[in-house]
Amino acid sequence: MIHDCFDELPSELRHGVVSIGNFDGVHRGHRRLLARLRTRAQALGAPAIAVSFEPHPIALLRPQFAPTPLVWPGRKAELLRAAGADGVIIYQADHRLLDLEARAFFDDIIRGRLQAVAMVEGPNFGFGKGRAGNVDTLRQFCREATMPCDIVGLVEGEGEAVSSTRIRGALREGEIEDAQRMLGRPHRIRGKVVQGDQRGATIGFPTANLESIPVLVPKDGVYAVRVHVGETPYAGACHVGTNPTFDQEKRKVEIHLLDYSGSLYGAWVEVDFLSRLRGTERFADLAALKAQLAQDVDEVRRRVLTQEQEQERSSAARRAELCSTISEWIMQEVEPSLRTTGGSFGSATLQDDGLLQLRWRFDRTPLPHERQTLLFGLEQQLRRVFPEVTAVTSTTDSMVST
Ligand SMILES: Cc1cc2nc3c(=O)[nH]c(=O)nc-3n(C[C@H](O)[C@H](O)[C@H](O)COP(=O)(O)O)c2cc1C
Ligand SMILES: Nc1ncnc2c1ncn2[C@@H]1O[C@H](COP(=O)(O)OP(=O)(O)OP(=O)(O)O)[C@@H](O)[C@H]1O
Repeated sequence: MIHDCFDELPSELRHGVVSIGNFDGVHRGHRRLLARLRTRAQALGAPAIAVSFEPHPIALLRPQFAPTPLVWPGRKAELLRAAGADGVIIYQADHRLLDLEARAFFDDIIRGRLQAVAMVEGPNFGFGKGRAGNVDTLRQFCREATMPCDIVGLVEGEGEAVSSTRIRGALREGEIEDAQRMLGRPHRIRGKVVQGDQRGATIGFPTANLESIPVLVPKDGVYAVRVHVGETPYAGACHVGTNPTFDQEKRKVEIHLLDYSGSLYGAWVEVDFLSRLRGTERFADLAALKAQLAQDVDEVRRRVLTQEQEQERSSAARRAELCSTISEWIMQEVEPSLRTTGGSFGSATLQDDGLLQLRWRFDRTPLPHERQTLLFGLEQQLRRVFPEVTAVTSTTDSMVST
């Protein structure tokens, strides 16, 4: 459920485990937080609620520094839900909210409106006027209110915390792959196809010109992209920038879709930036431009193919990440009671079809009902908490000395 204010919150969005943040981009750091939000919510039998702001509070406080967002609000909500939130509140920030001191923010919003039962944040969380409240303040307020407060570890990339600010910086520099590593997926823009100068078709490379783009467009240059037209993806060569060859100063975003024929005027398309080919150049004549465009298209074909192979590899990495979250959950939720019966958790592996294989160690032969609990009780719980898990197998290794 998505809700856009704190007034009259429906009951599904109250009494939840809450995470608050801008969540711009819903990057890998945010997703670790949301995974914890979900496990904590599940343990407490409460909904997992993500609260975000639109526009970014800086847009109200210091508009000249307002960052261009990485995602549009609808996509942010979609990504937050896919990462584990049952409910998403996208609050239209106003001065009244931003003027609340940390104490008042906690009392009025977190306890008052949201009626939160627990909080989950990252170590660099800030709240209240001027971000005066930090995780220590939050921990203290939660302790006083006897509610759990989980602070997850920072997700880092190249030795530095992944953050929305860093991702914006990478995109502005054209470092598409760096942005993709931090996001855990390609950067996506959306825009409406409008009429260009109609020159593209005459040189054999028709282009869809995009306008009304609500998110950050990477640095000027040429990129291999994937264009989503409705449900169908197409490989594309995207040019961002002016047309110096034709002495045109207007900065445009135009895409030549490979293997596509037909009109796109008026359609909204979504575009994933996969990799950067080169900067914009001034060509001596039309023939030189056409020759370069043909090379660009060949290069796009090659790179899109490579990207698809890499995607296969990165889905293996995502599975490994999920597997470590599951292991953490088992250690927290199952291991303590298992220890009293002489058992302990061994390892977990997750296959691409969602089959989770668990290994347990027992210092004696487990009793039938203990096996039963491990196999069935836990399987049901795991499938509820981690919907990616479709089935569970358990192997018990008995360390019995004979
Ligand atoms: C993949 C690609 C790369 C491009 N690279 C350049 C470039 O380096 N320099 C340039 O002046 N124009 C470049 N263009 C822009 C073309 O000049 C432009 O597509 C053409 O002028 C058609 O414009 P129109 O869509 O407004 O009709 C590129 C276009 C595409 C699709
Ligand atoms: N790399 C990270 N690892 C874990 N948690 C993170 C990470 N980055 C942010 N968080 C947490 O996610 C929540 C929302 O963070 P928010 O989106 O405001 O920060 P951010 O991504 O660092 O953005 P910005 O660069 O704009 O500060 C906070 O609790 C924050 O501590």
